[in-house]
Amino acid sequence: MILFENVTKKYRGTQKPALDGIDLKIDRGEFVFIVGASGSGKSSCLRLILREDRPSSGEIHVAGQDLSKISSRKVPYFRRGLGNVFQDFRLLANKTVFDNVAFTLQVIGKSRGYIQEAVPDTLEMVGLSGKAKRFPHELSGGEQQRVAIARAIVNKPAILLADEPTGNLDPATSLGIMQLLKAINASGTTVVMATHEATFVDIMQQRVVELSQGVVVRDDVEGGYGHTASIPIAELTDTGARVLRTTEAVVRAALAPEVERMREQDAAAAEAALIEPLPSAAAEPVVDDIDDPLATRLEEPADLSVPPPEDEAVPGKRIPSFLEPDVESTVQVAESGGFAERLGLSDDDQGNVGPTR
Ligand SMILES: Nc1ncnc2c1ncn2[C@@H]1O[C@H](COP(=O)(O)OP(=O)(O)OP(=O)(O)O)[C@@H](O)[C@H]1O
Repeated sequence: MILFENVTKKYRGTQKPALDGIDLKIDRGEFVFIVGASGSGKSSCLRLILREDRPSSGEIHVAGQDLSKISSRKVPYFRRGLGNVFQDFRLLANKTVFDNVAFTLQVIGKSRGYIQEAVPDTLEMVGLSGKAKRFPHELSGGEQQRVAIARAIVNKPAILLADEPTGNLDPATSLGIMQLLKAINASGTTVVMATHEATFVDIMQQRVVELSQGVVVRDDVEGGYGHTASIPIAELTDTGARVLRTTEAVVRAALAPEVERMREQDAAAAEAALIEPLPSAAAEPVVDDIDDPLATRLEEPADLSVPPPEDEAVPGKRIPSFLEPDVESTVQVAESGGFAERLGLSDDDQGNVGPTR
């Protein structure tokens, strides 16, 4: 689905390459974290996938296409197969939630009927059904990011790229966004996320690719954040450490209930039925303060270790069927630069806003 072959990116006027001989293969249906210190090359990597930039050398293939062979004119069409989420949301300030999401579909010429069905379904999926008529400044940061995610997935992208999507959000809100990304991935969408959020990366137990000075220094199938973890545990007070452990337990139960279940089964086997089992952490209601319909959907997650077969829905999921990845777009419209093109669309007269809170 994404293939980097000996990719080097050297920016004009710089001594050291931002990316130096990167080999990377990401398969369809994977959830991959790209981690690393500031300046290690994470964003450069995502920009190359999105064809916002070209490598200095090496080859990049995305969704079956050799990016060096896509002409600039065709780039917006290529980007329609990719959803893109940013740290600063980039919503259109003068459009409602509904219109922000519909915008993606309008630009590529989807019918009114399709838009009227697809937008509410997508808003429901991201937990914003009741907020379709609001404007971005009337939403919390987490809600704004949900709108941005809805906009990124309404066009059924095969790949969702997220560059620090939780960078402007508090931990509880970030947790809801991570649950959402996990659910989107469970529907078959390949998710590639650049992040500094050590706690979430450790807990999610997905593939982790770590960059250091433009080189891949680690590629773990079920990794954690590694030595770049940002929480200075040694410096915490006893109370701080207790709070961190409690928070981690809650986050673990929410994001990786299957891991919790395995832990419980192991503990139960060890106890050999001599001791009453403790109540399951995964069975407890978690993060009550997040208005997130996905929290219940994720109680019985799909087996995320097995990518879904091509063109086949994951059984049991409650994600609208139109979200099934489908790179092909038969819609042909005139392209122009600007905001929409940055989103993989086209438009040239729209302003955008970052976080409004
Ligand atoms: N347009 C540019 N021109 C020159 N140098 C650049 C440009 N963009 C990035 N760089 C340099 O390339 C290197 C990698 O940058 P990149 O933004 O990819 O890192 P990052 O891991 O995403 O960092 P952060 O976590 O701080 O966002 C850095 O040294 C950066 O200064």
